[in-house]
Amino acid sequence: MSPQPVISICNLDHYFGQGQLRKQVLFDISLEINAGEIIIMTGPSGSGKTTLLTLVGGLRSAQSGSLKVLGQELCGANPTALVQARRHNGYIFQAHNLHGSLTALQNVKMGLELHKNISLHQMRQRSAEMLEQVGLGNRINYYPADLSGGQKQRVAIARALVSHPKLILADEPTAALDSKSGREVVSLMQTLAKEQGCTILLVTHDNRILDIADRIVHMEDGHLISDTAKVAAVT
Ligand SMILES: Nc1ncnc2c1ncn2[C@@H]1O[C@H](COP(=O)(O)OP(=O)(O)OP(=O)(O)O)[C@@H](O)[C@H]1O
Repeated sequence: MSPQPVISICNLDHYFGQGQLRKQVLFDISLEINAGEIIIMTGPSGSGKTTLLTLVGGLRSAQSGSLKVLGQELCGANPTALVQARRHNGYIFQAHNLHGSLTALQNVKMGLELHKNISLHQMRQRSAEMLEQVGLGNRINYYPADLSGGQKQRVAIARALVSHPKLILADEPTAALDSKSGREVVSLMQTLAKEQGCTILLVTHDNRILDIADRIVHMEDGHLISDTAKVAAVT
């Protein structure tokens, strides 16, 4: 049986602006991503990577073509359906977006707060375990200001993964990090996602992390121009 795609995009176009200012930024995008795959999206600035990522994440509404995420059509979906769709995803951004007034543990716990069937005690326990898994078991009560850039990004990863989402969307997760921390952060994402069977769609300009991908999708001027599977290294 062939695997069910987690993301299925067919002939997707996207426009910004209205009337004379209307500008097409995505052109006829078609792409299928299967469960458990790590896909890296590359391309020059302005080529449409973030726009595509935000459409897949239900952060803006898709206008034309078809975009199915976890079997749900997001093209033409109403705002309530988009809010619902966002709950299935974990998000990791360049600026980790942690709340400065909350500890690492409280930040991670926020990743569970939409999941009403979990008790407060379980939330605390799962968040602490997740921080342990990202190597911050001894920092759970630290505030973001007292953590390094790499540690903050690891808290953001813990927050994204604590609810075991089927899909992780990451936009330039290493951009604010030095090369060693960047590498550690993506290796950690890779290990945890493989453990959880989660799919990752990651946008990056960072060529040093391309090897964690199962496939690399390249965008230029709003077009998807190549989709390359990683060739297994010959030993
Ligand atoms: N909210 C918006 N309103 C109008 N135009 C936008 C908006 N967001 C993006 N664009 C335009 O859409 C095009 C694609 O932008 P996008 O941010 O998706 O590119 P990108 O490949 O992610 O770039 P970068 O690597 O610099 O982040 C660009 O021409 C950009 O100017």
